[in-house]
Amino acid sequence: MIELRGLTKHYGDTVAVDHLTFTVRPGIVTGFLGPNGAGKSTTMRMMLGLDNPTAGTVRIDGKHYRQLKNPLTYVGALLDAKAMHGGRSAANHLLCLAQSNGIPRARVAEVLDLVGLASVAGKRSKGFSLGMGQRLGIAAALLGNPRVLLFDEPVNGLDPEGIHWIRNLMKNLAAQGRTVFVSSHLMSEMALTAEHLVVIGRGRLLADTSMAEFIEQNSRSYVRVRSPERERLLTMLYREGMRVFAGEAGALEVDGVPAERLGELAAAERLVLHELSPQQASLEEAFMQLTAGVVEYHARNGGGPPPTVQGGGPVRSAVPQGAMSRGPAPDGWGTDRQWQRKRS
Ligand SMILES: Nc1ncnc2c1ncn2[C@@H]1O[C@H](COP(=O)(O)OP(=O)(O)OP(=O)(O)O)[C@@H](O)[C@H]1O
Repeated sequence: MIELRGLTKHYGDTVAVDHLTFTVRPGIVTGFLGPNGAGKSTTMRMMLGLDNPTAGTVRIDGKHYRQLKNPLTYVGALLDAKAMHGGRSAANHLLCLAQSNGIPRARVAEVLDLVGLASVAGKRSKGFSLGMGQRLGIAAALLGNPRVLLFDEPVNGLDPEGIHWIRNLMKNLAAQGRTVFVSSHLMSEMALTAEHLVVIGRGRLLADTSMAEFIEQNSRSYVRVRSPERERLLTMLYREGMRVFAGEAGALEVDGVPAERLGELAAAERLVLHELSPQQASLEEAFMQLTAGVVEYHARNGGGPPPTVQGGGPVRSAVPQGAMSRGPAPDGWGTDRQWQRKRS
């Protein structure tokens, strides 16, 4: 278990981490999300005693990292895969770590085999590809068979097979009762791996919740409905007082009504439907929605006009009364103001 209480880090005038309080529990993979510069790496460095907090505490199984004897047997971490002595062979690199932490040398061959690097054990790591370096970093994290594992961007540089492998590895480690805390910018990957999420923005805690709740609370669910008789469908939806948005390819998106009710209404009107499908936003949409106001670094759109809804675009005129376009798709980390207004 990892416990943070009021954890704070200032670099001069920059507040990198701002009174973070949360607990990372064993038995599940906890994802750590935040826009660039949110303070994720700084938080992880403080967990490992590599940076001193300005205020607050972080404890690993009740102890400060520096109080741990043979720390690699308590905590394994992959922070910066390139931060290793490139002149040493993979096996030697691990052997040095094992010797300084009282870990039997036989464990070196075991972890090299586990990460798929047994055949290059004698090769110098400076010749390694990014993906191989990442695997070696993971081998080092696993070396001491630790109860707590921290991974900062573990899938960086890995090929699809490697990504699949690390996803299963993290889930298996958690299933064995270990504490697994992982940061990633790959939302689709995080959605497949993590059960619980901690989200920060500008150093502050924005969410500490299960994946399912996070998506439900920070995104919109709706029903997509398509009919060859779109105008009749719209008239019916408006008559029923429903909130309707223009979707892709002539579809309509209806908020706050179950698909069953829409189907029954359409049947009563003898209205043909070509689609009636409940939709739930992705983790990426939920993340962008939550962090829209705390993004440190905004990308420009290349000076062009803002993007429109995929395949759709504003069709307000074709959608009378209660219906409206969802407007531009989120820009960079999300500026879908219309959506925000609608939700508030
Ligand atoms: N050694 C340092 N000296 C000064 N400022 C720093 C230092 N390390 C981090 N910062 C600043 O602290 C803030 C948080 O940075 P950090 O690297 O922890 O964010 P992050 O969430 O890991 O970002 P990314 O997703 O881009 O890796 C940023 O504003 C960064 O510029």
